[in-house]
Amino acid sequence: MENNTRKKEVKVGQLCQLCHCRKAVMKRPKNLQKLCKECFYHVFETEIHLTIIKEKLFYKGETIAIGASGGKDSTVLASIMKTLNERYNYGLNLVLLSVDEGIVGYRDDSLATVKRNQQQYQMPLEIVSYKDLYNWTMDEIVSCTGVKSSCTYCGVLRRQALDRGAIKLDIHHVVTGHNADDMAETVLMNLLRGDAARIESSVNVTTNSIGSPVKRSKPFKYTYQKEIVLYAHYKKLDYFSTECTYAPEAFRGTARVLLKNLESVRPSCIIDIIHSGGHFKLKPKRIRTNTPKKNIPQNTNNNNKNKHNNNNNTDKEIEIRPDGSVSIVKDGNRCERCGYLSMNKICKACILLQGLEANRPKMIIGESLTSSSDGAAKLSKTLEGLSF
Ligand SMILES: Nc1ncnc2c1ncn2[C@@H]1O[C@H](COP(=O)(O)OP(=O)(O)OP(=O)(O)O)[C@@H](O)[C@H]1O
Repeated sequence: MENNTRKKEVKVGQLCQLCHCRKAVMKRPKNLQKLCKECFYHVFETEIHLTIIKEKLFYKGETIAIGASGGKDSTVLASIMKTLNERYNYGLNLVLLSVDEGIVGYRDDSLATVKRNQQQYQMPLEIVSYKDLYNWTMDEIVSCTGVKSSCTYCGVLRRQALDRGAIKLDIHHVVTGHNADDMAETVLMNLLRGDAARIESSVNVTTNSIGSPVKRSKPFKYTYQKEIVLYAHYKKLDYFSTECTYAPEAFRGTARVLLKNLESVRPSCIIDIIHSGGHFKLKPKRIRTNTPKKNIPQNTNNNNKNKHNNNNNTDKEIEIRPDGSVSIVKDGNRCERCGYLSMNKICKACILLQGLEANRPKMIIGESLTSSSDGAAKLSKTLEGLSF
């Protein structure tokens, strides 16, 4: 009996440093605090709630689309949004929104996870596909362009696809599972590339493409990747863990490794990098423009959300880009090709698609050379000689 009691005793050093009564089962990645499961859930969920409140992300009655890829980040996001919405009575209507990029053996499997999540969280689900929107799947695009530029295409097309999906549902706010690590990586990438103009905006918790009625928020701005994985693991959430078939953007991969090394020496560096990014200010730049002097905006700070009414024409606005350049934006501008909202004559997605269309005939020749259509890898080998 005495022996049994002794076995169950927990040394003080092994106790949770928050509740001081339960056994610690983990060292919290963010600050190395020893915690029990219950206290970890509590701090993890509360920090996200505080971000939502401090940043005033939502209003009561708002409908929010959760960008759901089936991966760990967006699965935890869906679970947390449901938990916090109920616990703190946010009054939100939550909808899952998925983009099917058309990547055989990857996205089809992860979408199966999202469909299960739909049942588990009892949320409506909308799926929009590249094939329907653009008449291209990502597999076809990679066949045409090669793997190297796949992230560039996918990023532009997915961004617009999420917007279009939201608009289809009459939703004006999308939340994504981008986390603190993603943000710190982006700051590092921009810093290492000398892209100073993008540093500040890369840590914005809410962003808005110019001309788009849909805003995007990142409730996980301060949430560490490792903690998301731990939360998903302890809560036994149903998520899809395979990496995209097309390797992540090479330079982001380098920034990721660098960040992981820094994190192992100093865990707070992820938050510190985000903090530094948010306080990074460029020197005001002199604006070179042909616009008559009286229309040049006086405020030259680098906030890309800044818009100024042009005195001469009320349906036009001057927008100052983060790099200090100025463009005239017409209200409700639409892409001449697809009709989607765009600040340019042709939207970014259409510029990419036009290039692809020009290459389609070559691709069809390539397809006839291969006996199988199972994904891009095979086809891209056949087409290696065809540059675009
Ligand atoms: N196909 C998709 N459909 C809907 N939302 C997506 C899709 N892909 C990415 N997102 C959104 O963008 C966020 C960041 O995507 P990213 O490609 O960086 O994947 P990730 O960091 O592996 O996230 P996850 O673990 O959620 O897949 C995701 O958390 C999700 O909210």
